[in-house]
Amino acid sequence: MERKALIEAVRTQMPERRWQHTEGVMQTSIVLARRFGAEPERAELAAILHDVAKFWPVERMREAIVEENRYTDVLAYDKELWHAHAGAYAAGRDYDVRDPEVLDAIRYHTSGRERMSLLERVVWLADLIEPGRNFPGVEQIRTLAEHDLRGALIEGFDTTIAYLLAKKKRIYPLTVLARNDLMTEGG
Ligand SMILES: Nc1ncnc2c1ncn2[C@@H]1O[C@H](COP(=O)(O)OP(=O)(O)O)[C@@H](O)[C@H]1O
Repeated sequence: MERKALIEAVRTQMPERRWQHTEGVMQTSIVLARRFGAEPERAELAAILHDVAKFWPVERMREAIVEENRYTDVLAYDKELWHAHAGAYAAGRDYDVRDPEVLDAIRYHTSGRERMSLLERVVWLADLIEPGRNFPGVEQIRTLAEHDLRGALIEGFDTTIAYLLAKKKRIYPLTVLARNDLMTEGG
């Protein structure tokens, strides 16, 4: 699908406020991709589609995850995590995205995972620090993201995990694995 048509198609899937978030993720993904050597076009494509399933009814998300039958473990965890998998499924099926790295950047944009690709890192971080985000600690992550991708990701995962702990939420283990993997990566 051509870029402009894709943007219009995705925009109609969500309220204006969430679309503004998506625009922020698009913008930040391009900046981070250029800064750290990823391909800006692929980062932007993943960003456009990352929340495409965010407003699907829960049952539709569940059906997509069951039909895909690859990551059904996520169904035992918070529903907030489901839209990322359902979104990757929709991107492939409804929006003709064939690039597996773009699909994985959509799929892991909420949880992260071990051995994240550069594109996955860029989109995960962009989702966290786009200009519309405002949570304690975001400025520190933005500052790190100016020069240190890995450091910004570790700080970002720490903040996410601390938030989940403070809220007494269950933690999808892939996020912990993502964080630990980044810590060992630097030696
Ligand atoms: N490992 C996890 N286990 C449970 N919830 C998580 C995990 N990682 C992230 N979340 C939660 O999922 C929610 C949605 O994540 P977010 O990436 O902000 O979504 P969006 O794609 O809408 O920007 C957040 O409240 C976040 O804290």
